[in-house]
Amino acid sequence: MNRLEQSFKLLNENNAKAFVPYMMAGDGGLACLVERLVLLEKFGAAAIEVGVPFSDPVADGPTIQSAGIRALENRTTLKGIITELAKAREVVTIPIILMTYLNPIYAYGIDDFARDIQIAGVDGCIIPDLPLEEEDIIAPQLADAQVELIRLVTPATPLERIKEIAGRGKGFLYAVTVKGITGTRNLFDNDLNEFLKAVKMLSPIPVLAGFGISNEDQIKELTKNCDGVVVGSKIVELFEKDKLFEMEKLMSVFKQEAKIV
Ligand SMILES: O=P(O)(O)OC[C@@H](O)[C@@H](O)c1c[nH]c2ccccc12
Repeated sequence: MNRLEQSFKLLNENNAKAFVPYMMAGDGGLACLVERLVLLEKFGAAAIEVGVPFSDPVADGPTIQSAGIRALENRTTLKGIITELAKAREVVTIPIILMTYLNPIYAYGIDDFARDIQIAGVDGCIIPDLPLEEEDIIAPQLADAQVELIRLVTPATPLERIKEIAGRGKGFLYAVTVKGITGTRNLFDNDLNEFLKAVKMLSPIPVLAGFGISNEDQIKELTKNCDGVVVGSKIVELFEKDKLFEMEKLMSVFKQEAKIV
């Protein structure tokens, strides 16, 4: 069993939900990446999604776009990130998921990428611009490297396709909550709960909701119908403003529930 499967098994046994923060590698300098990962684990992350900065982040809203620009200005490279993640593996025990668009992988070399992230102890990979029909260019290499390809579905994905996508993965299924880009939102569509219920029913693997989530109320509401959340833009913003106390509080949303019981 790999690290991702183990983590979800443990959460399940404890009837707990997953809080998965996203952070942009190289924002604040690559030198603080390991330190930030350690902090996120300490704050209760079930896993961490690490973003690779890219010049054309088509799925990202302003907060993550800006973080990506800052990281690129800091001369962050995919190679540099993988080197830091290998160091992180010595001190971080939770799963690490790398989120990158396909182009940086392609430039790096697909075989080299799969091998190097395996050696660095990366557990999963999110490639948002890789459609199901094209995944054969990298899925076999990732499978050989025992890195889970984390696939996404959105409210625009037909049910049949959700079933097909969910059936392929082993780590978790990423249910995108909006028809749009990343970034905090105050309101979600009324039929979001129905969408999450449907995804949950169709998916043999855990389902995490992500996009637009930034506060406790949203997290509690959404996790009634799924196994956890991914929070990106809010975490990126709190790191940038150095509001670590607020971050710890947000990330303890599930712990507080445990205390009441
Ligand atoms: O920032 P948000 O709205 O909280 O959304 C999560 C998100 O940041 C993270 O999972 C992510 C960042 N960039 C992405 C691109 C595609 C899919 C997912 C992502």
